[in-house]
Amino acid sequence: MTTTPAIETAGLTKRFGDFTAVQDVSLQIGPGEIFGFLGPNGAGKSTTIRCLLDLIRPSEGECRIVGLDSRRDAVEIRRHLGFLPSDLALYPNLTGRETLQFLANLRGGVDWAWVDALADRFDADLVKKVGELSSGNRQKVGLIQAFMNRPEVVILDEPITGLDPLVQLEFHTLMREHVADGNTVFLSSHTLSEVERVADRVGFIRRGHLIAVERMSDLLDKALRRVRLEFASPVPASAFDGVEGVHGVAVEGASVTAQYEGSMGPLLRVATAHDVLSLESSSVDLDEIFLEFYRDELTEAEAV
Ligand SMILES: Nc1ncnc2c1ncn2[C@@H]1O[C@H](COP(=O)(O)OP(=O)(O)OP(=O)(O)O)[C@@H](O)[C@H]1O
Repeated sequence: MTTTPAIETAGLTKRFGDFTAVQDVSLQIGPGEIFGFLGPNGAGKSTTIRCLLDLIRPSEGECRIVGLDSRRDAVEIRRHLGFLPSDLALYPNLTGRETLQFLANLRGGVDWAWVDALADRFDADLVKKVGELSSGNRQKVGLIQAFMNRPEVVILDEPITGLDPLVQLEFHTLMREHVADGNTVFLSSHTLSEVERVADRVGFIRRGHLIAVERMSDLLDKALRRVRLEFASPVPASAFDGVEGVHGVAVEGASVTAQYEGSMGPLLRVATAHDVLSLESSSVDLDEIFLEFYRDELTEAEAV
């Protein structure tokens, strides 16, 4: 049995005049997934999202949401979709509650007890006029409207901007709960570290090309980790020569720092042949992986 993808693009290409913003992007995202869509400024993230939502028309290729065609079934798709744009524009003179009521009237089927529960969780102020809210508090109203009709597919363009860490945590919990019910979240972002705790898979887009799609767990396995070992007496760097997965060994007195990938086992076997006093292993540096994907681009940008 095959499952209909929640979000699908096939050969999606979008040109603006002579400029190709998105080139032949094919993606399949299943129900129950949180998908991180990553890329630097101008990579084509918003253009892809705008095609998915039928806000602009693809030059070539197709987009589907829950099996429905983004162009042909645009009206029907709205019933299945929640969306938070990167440049959220709300009526400044409406309060948060009036804004949500206005949007709920357009969509129908909104459960107000659920909206109040969301507002409570995000500690959102729905009484003040939206124009008087801080940007983070305005963003909370945007998040509530994206989830308020419990849509099967939620598309969020840079949603984390401006949210404080506590709200981010609550937002992550909400996304997890949402996909646990079989729904899907598409999360666009500039950095991997922003989505590392929630995404099941991530796609990397660069200059309009989808350059990689990876499971988050595989990326974590591939990531370099740093380790610092304190020995009772100095151990030469050469002791770690040729140890599987170990790089960048540096010795300072009786301390050794190194980077490793994959299992820590080979490194530990060599270390424990000596008298180890302590060991610290730092968390995975995900931004380093992100930079790996885009390093050429950054180098070229620096050269200009
Ligand atoms: N209407 C348009 N006309 C011409 N070029 C456009 C138009 N919309 C987007 N572009 C160009 O397409 C490219 C991709 O833009 P897009 O907004 O999709 O990038 P992004 O990955 O969302 O970037 P950011 O993270 O900065 O929001 C950019 O070079 C942008 O200038």
